[in-house]
Order: sequence, then structure tokens, then C-alpha cells
Amino acid sequence: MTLTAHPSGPLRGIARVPGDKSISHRALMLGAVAEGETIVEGLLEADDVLRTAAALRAFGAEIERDERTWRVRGGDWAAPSRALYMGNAGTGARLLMGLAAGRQLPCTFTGDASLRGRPMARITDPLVRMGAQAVTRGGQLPVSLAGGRLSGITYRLPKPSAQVKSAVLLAGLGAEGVTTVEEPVPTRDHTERMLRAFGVHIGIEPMEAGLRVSVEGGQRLRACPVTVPADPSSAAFPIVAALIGEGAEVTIPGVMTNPRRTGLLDVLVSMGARFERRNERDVGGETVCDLAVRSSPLRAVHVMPEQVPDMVDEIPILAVAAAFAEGITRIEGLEELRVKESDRLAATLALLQANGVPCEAGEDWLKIEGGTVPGGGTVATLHDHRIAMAALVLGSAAHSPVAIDDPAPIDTSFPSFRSLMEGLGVRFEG
Ligand SMILES: O=C(O)C1=C[C@@H](OP(=O)(O)O)[C@@H](O)[C@H](O)C1
Ligand SMILES: C=C(OP(=O)(O)O)C(=O)O
Repeated sequence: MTLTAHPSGPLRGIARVPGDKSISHRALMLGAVAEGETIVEGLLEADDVLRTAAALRAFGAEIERDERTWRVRGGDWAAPSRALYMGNAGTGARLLMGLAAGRQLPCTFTGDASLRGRPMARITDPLVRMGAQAVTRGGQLPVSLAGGRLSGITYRLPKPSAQVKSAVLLAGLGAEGVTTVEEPVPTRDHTERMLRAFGVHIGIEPMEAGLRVSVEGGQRLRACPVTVPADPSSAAFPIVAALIGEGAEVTIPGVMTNPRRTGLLDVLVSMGARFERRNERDVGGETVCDLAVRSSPLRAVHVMPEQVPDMVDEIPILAVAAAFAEGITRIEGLEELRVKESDRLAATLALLQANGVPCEAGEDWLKIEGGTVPGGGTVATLHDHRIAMAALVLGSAAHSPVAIDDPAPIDTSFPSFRSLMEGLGVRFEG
């Protein structure tokens, strides 16, 4: 079943973007090991997060949805009776491996074809160094953990990854002694912020370059209400659609502005994007604002590797913005894109090429010549929600409509994408 986006506009209105995926996974996981009841408001009800909820229930956590909120209680954790199917969710699988290892419960993780192709040794290697026993299929899922007592280690991240940092810290909660993660390039810090909100003492010190994060094992978590702010990675789609369309005026209320997540906004500003950040405030330990976006003539940009971690999931949609910008954009340091839901570097290149955008890629870089965008292509989504949505945004402003071969992956992170974009004025068919 295909879905096509037609050239549309002008986009107008208020885009209510759903809750942040990273924070939603973490709220369920910490709630599931805390004492008391954690009430979560604004949880992202998308496939990835629902897989995490199901996996936590399989460990014995009680998780229920009522009219407005989700309620999480720890219950008695026990080894699940079946393999845990994590669907498409890298964050869910990897963080839960850390949490489960720290609780010494034997369990097996698996997932869909995309997740089964992604690297998991980056998680099992440090867990094994802590004392866990892990069996993988050549460093990929299925992964079985056999339980076993853990001891704290100091682990220097070989490459920037909030998932690896978080898995090691969550395992560290159940380890003997102190677990330290050194990250030469800072990555999203939602785990650290939320652990503090749940009453855990976390040490964070600057290193010569980057940060050293430590947690002492054996600390108890106390339930804490969580309000999930709007996901900046999802907001990126209506933001770019507004920028590249004509005559657009779109407001996105309550979007999270954690600096480890706003790399795309900073780059778009340097490309000439016109934003207004209104009503900046604090929501549940994270900063948010109402972001007003207007159509803007964009110019090309050069993105350096150290800028990528703060916008790692936004590269496909940045590439779409670059296709409409004046001049040649170069984005470097994209090695990690090769191991996301798809090979996102190859998929982004194919998306642009199918729609007549001159571009080129190397092992870890992408070059895009911006200008008029013909469109008219059909894009293979390859189980990748971000490729699917980026292609449709390109179609909303290209000369001819753009189709995707399969809209189902969009439910991974943003099930309301189509209705939200239609509400702004984008025309879809399919
Ligand atoms: O910690 C998280 O919630 C995430 C970290 C990032 O992955 P890496 O840690 O692999 O960079 C990101 O791509 C993913 O969507 C969510
Ligand atoms: C990479 C992503 O997610 P995950 O790693 O959780 O599958 C993403 O949402 O773009």
C-alpha cells in the first residue's frame, strides 16, 4: 500500500506533536523498577513505546492506561516466560537489556527484521565486562542474558551513543559498587535527568573533553510523576515542511528544547530559518517552548561530525531541507546512520536521487546540491519511519507528488503524522 504527498500549501495552523520517544521509553522503565506508582502524562502511544510496555509487563510490571495518563507499578520482577519481542525499537531493546542485566534475570530479546540486523554487541560487550552472561547471534538479536551478579566498571564509549550510556547506567543500578560511563562527546541526557527525578544520586563531571557520569549500585528509585514533552525529532517534520513551503505559518506547542536534542534547530537557523521561541518554560525537568515557524529561504550549510549526535535522527529531514536550500550542503560524521532502522545514509541518498536532487555520499558523508526539487519519485521506506516521513515532507513542497511504498513504519514513532500534516494543509492520497 503506497502513500503519496502532493505539492501543498500554504501550511497553516497549530501542530500538536506527540510525546518524546526517548523520554517515554525511560518513563516506563524507571516506573517499572521504582517503589510506588508512577503516573505518566503525554506518553507517546506509538509502536516502539508500546513494545517496551509489553516487555516490562512480561517481567511483572503493572502498566495501565486510563483516560489521560499511564500508571506504572513495579510489581515483583521475574524472568519472562517467553522471548521479548521488541519490534522495531532499538532504544527499547538496548535499555531494557541493561535494566534486565542489573536485575540478574534470564531473558531473551528479539525484534523485527530491521532490529535483528542492528548491532547489539555495543550493549552486550560492556554488560559482559560487568559480569553478565550474554549469547548473541553474531552480535545481533536474538540476545539471551543468563543472569549473574554485576560489578561496576568504568566504560569509555567507543562512539557517541545515549543508548549504550543508558544501558550501562541502568545495569549499574543493580551492580556492586560504582559504574562510570565516560562520553567524549555528550549525548542526550534523559536517563540521567530522569534517574535524578526518581531520587537516584548521579555524579556528572566534566572531563577534558565530554562528561563522566557515575551511579552507585543498590540505590532505590522512588515513583515520580512524569510529563512527557513534545518530541523534537517528530516536530522536525512539520518544521521543515513549513520552512520549505510557501507562505507557511505553523506553531508547535510545548516542543522540548533540551540542548542535546536541538541540533537540527541550530543548523536550520544557520541556514536562514525564521523561528520564534515563545513561552519558554520547564516541564518535568526538561525545557520546552512554543515554536513558531515561517517559510524561509534557506542557504546551504556544512555540518561537522561533532554536531551530529545532537541531531542524529534528524539527518534525513535535514537532507530534505538542504534539497530546497541555495548552494551545496555537506554533512559529515554520518557513520552511525548506517546502523539505524535502515542504512539511513543510503536510504536518504536514494530518497533524494529518486526525486531528481543532485547528491552524492561517501562512507560517512552526504553532499546535496539544493535548488528546485522535481519530486515525482517513489521512495522505498525500508522499515524506517524517518525515511518515510522525510520523503512525504519533500513531496509536500516538490514540483510533482512523491510516493512511499509503505506508510506502516510511521507508526513506530508518530502514528498521528498524517492527520497532523493534513490539519496543516498537506494533501495525501492512499
Ligand atoms: O537514547 C535514546 O533514546 C536514543 C539514542 C539515539 O541512538 P544511539 O544511542 O544509538 O545514537 C537515537 O538514535 C535513538 O532514536 C534514541
Ligand atoms: C534510531 C531511532 O530509534 P531506535 O534506535 O530506538 O530504534 C529513531 O527513532 O530514529
